[in-house]
Amino acid sequence: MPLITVDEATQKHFDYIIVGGGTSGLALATRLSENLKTSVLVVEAGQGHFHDPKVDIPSNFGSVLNDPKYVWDFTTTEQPNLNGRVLPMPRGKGLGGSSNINWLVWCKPPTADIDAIEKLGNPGWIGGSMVDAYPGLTFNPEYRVAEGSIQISFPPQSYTVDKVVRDAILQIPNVEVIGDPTGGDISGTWMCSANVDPRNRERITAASGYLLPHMKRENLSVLTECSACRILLSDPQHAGGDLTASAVEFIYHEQRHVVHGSSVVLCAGPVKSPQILELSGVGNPRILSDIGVDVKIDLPGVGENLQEHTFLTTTFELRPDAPVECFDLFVDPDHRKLAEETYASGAGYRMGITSQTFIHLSIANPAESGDIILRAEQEVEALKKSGSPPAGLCEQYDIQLDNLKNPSLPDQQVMILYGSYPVPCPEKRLITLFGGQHHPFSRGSIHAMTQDPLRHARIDPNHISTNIDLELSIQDVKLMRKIAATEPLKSAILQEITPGLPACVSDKDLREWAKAEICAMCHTIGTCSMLPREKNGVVDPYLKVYGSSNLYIADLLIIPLHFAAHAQTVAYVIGEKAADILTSKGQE
Ligand SMILES: Cc1cc2nc3c(=O)[nH]c(=O)nc-3n(C[C@H](O)[C@H](O)[C@H](O)COP(=O)(O)OP(=O)(O)OC[C@H]3O[C@@H](n4cnc5c(N)ncnc54)[C@H](O)[C@@H]3O)c2cc1C
Repeated sequence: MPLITVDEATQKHFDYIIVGGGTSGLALATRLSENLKTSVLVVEAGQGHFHDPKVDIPSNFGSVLNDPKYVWDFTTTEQPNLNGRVLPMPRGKGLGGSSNINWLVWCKPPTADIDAIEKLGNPGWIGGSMVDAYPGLTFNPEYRVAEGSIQISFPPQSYTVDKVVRDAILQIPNVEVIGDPTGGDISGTWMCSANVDPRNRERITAASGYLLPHMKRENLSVLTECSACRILLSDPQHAGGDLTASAVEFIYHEQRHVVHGSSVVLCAGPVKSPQILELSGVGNPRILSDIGVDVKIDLPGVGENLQEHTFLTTTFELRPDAPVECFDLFVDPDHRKLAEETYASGAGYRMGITSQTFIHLSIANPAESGDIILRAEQEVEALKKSGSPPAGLCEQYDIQLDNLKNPSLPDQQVMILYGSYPVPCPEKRLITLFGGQHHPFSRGSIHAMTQDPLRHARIDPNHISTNIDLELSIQDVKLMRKIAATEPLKSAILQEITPGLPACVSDKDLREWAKAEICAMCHTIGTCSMLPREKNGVVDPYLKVYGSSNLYIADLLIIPLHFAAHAQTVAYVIGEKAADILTSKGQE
């Protein structure tokens, strides 16, 4: 049983201390501890959540989002370009992290997006093979069951309305059905695969997929309810070269403790990881000085380059005779009972999001795409001339502009939710279309505000701080409206509820509505980017923090440029790849 006490942990010395037992952290811990001579400690702030129906039953997704037992209650700063709104930023807390609370959508990013990571100075992060290199993360039509991996399956039933929406989408020229969205090509419309175990229809998380099958490994230790505060680094005055991480300080039941290790890997997610680095003296000297922390490693990229997927929703009321089984019915006790009985019988129950469409702007809106791309180029050119973009950002923008012109790389996503969002409305028959943006030009930041590790950092995603991001967002609304106005969906719809016709028609109306409605998808990346140091990088392609000899970062926040896919697959791949990197390093 890897769960150990604080007293046991503080008396030992570990080969690796992994801070954060979430999606990447548990994949990494499990892989590293395959070598029984390697001792691994995971330090996780939350609880275990083993065999918890709130996590395991897929259709419970969304139900714990306000429960601090499962979720960090992060919020953003007031967002000036979204009418000063403060947005919630939930993240999973406890073993499994965000894999416990996510919406179970499983897909693989397009190859071009992953290639862009390599182009930015990261040899070895090769696109096409990135996910395929890890068979435990690849969909297998025969549902091969491999110990210690994530099982992926398609939902047991699709919704009747799925076909209606899909048939409408397929009327758009050049949109095709994709049979296997895990194959690396997600440009088209597809039935959504999910991290649901086909044997028992339970959600597979980083905890149940990676950790639980290895609970007897004696070299794998896990501390829960221990919140890491900082990493203890050698003194720069005496180090002479790269600094050495020797220990992690954490809080358990209001007391501070220290655990020692030969290497430390940060996997505490995009919000907490930069905060822990700053409290350890790693970051921008100006920011560290503001909070009274001595500089150990001068790394201005810490907490910067934040990128996030944003989305807008449009809701439509269906005709009384239209086919729809909606989530809102879950508030009806009889429907809920029937759903639970169906689930308990082993027949499964609809797990959540079933249909997805990813398409390029030129397919969604051929009439306007050329002009929009031109305006994007002009905006980037003006930014370059202003001299204000931080080091390395223009290179990212150039890749983004190239990608915006690549019709095989999707920028827009439409996802269907059967019901009203975010508040249920069971008395009406509603469907909500989600329109998502995948390649934002806006960049934000996350920084510690005080030396108190338990006080949340200042989270400023700086959403929609470029005109092009607002423009692309309203293109999502136009696409969703186009789908709704196409047969056979058109005949099923009684009226548009949001944005609402005829009040919101012009681009000007849509921009104002978007500012009041845009939300974030919880796919934050970039806050400790894997980039060359002079381009605001924090880690090198071997995941090592610049200026350190044994401090690593291995979760989503190392990804320097956003990709068109939901994020969990990449988080798992980072954990797996980090294990490969650290293991081969050990063999050198
Ligand atoms: C509501 C929601 C819905 C989502 N839906 C989808 C989806 O449908 N499909 C998809 O692909 N992706 C989805 N995602 C995104 C995806 O789940 C995450 O991007 C991914 O799981 C993040 O993995 P991670 O390892 O970077 O972080 P996490 O899994 O969040 O792990 C970070 C871990 O670190 C721990 N931690 C934090 N601070 C400390 C500290 N100081 N000390 C110790 N431990 C600490 C946390 O408690 C957590 O366990 C969703 C995310 C959310 C939040």
